[in-house]
Amino acid sequence: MGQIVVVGELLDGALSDGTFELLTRARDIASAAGHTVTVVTFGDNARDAVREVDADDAVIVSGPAVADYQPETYENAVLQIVGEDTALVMLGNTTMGMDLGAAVAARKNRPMVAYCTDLTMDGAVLVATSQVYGGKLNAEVEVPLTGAVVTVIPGSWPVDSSRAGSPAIREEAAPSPANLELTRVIEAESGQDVDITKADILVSVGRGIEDPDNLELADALAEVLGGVVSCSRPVVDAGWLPRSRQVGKSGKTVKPKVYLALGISGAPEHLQGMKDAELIIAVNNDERAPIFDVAHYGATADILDLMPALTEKLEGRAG
Ligand SMILES: Cc1cc2nc3c(=O)[nH]c(=O)nc-3n(C[C@H](O)[C@H](O)[C@H](O)COP(=O)(O)OP(=O)(O)OC[C@H]3O[C@@H](n4cnc5c(N)ncnc54)[C@H](O)[C@@H]3O)c2cc1C
Repeated sequence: MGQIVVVGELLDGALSDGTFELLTRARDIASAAGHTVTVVTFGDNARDAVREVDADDAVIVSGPAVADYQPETYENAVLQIVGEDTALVMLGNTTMGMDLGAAVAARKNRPMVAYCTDLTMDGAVLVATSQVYGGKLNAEVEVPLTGAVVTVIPGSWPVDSSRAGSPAIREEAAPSPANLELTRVIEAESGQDVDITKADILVSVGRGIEDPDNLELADALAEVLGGVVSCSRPVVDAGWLPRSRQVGKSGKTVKPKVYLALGISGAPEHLQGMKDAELIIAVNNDERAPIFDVAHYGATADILDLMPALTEKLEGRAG
């Protein structure tokens, strides 16, 4: 019997949804392959977060050295836990997970599969579906259960909050800080903003919004629809909306009931984050925009005209 190690991430003191996704799939693989599940988390306040997760063991790496993510310190901590009996190491395909996963795989001389969107057991073989070429192709690869590392894109599976357990918790002191001097800490984005992954209706705006002042048109439409405003990356890069609203490869993966893509061209990096929405409605003034290839309904129109007209119409209906 071996162990599957899940590296958990905390967000405002709670495990991230992505960690719960990993734990659910880790348990499925562990049951099929006869392994146990160990979750590893960092920070002094992690005990409450792991108390009832569906894992056999929970290791909390504590101490000031792990208060903020530091590649070498975290890497050494995970390497203390990953042993010869480790069948699989699972991390989120997040900023931290991609960095840490690659380092652990290299140090242990084990294979790594990144950008996974699925992991299934085919008999005794674990098969990973991994996005390549920016999400244009899916590759299916067999993952040896002899210590391979996988990183999974958050949002790939539903979060099953019904699963609970009572893991044996042990604390480990963080290994001595790496011989590096911390010169700058980038503060984690506040979790106070709305969570776009939980919204049923997303009014998503792209560069076609043209000016930050026009965002109020999207806000008004979202309000009357009972939805939330999200966006493509250029809108975030311009500083018009926070990164927490970004959909796509370097943003969030969303699967709302309705995704309204307004003035978004449909670049592969954007599609990666929203192509599995239940209903995609695209509006663009360019009839050849690639977003129309994935949209269930589309209209060629100027969004700056359409948004206020639609809001007015819907307000009239609501009244
Ligand atoms: C490593 C990497 C990661 C990336 N990650 C992401 C990511 O997570 N999310 C993401 O979105 N992008 C991401 N990108 C960027 C991506 O490649 C595209 O550049 C981006 O998605 C384009 O955003 P857009 O569609 O808003 O802008 P554009 O491609 O400029 O499209 C704007 C669209 O608006 C239309 N338009 C303009 N004015 C109007 C109007 N008045 N009415 C109607 N339509 C109008 C235009 O016809 C056009 O189709 C990433 C890129 C890289 C290299």
